[in-house]
Amino acid sequence: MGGERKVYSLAQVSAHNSRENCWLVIEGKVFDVTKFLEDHPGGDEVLLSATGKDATDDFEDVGHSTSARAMMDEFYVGDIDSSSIPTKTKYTPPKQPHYNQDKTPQFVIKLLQFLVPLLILGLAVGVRFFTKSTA
Ligand code: HEM
Repeated sequence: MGGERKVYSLAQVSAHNSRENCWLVIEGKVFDVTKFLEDHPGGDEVLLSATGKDATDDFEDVGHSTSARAMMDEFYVGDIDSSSIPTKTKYTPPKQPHYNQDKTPQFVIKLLQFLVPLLILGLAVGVRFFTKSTA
């Protein structure tokens, strides 16, 4: 408590990954939660499994209460050297198959679907009219 702010690398923080010595990285800060392991409502296992990495997402995913966040000050020991955290691998969406912007073929098909039955109907009426008139 009251000590000066230290900046740790992820490698340094990662060394504290045991029940006897458990440090976490959350939102750019380093927390020594060793004494909190037994009291953590979520259990000690989750905290131990969140060591050695940026645990911000894990922490946020739980949706910790504001009182949980207020407790964090107690365990704050320093800041993380952000350059020591490997950047997240960005998700690159797979290339989409070429989407046919040109709607012409579809339009022609639609037109034919409309015209062909009309044509057949017209032909049938025509034939009937023709055969009737000659009979
Ligand atoms: C200094 C860091 C942390 C503090 C002070 C803390 C504190 C707390 C507190 C007070 C709760 C009770 C529920 C609430 O008030 O939100 C809780 C629940 C929980 N925490 Fe943490 N936590 C910390 C880090 C983490 C991390 C890194 C993880 C995940 C890897 C985690 C996982 C959980 C889980 C799973 C619960 C149980 C939620 C439930 O059953 O509803 N916590 N924590």
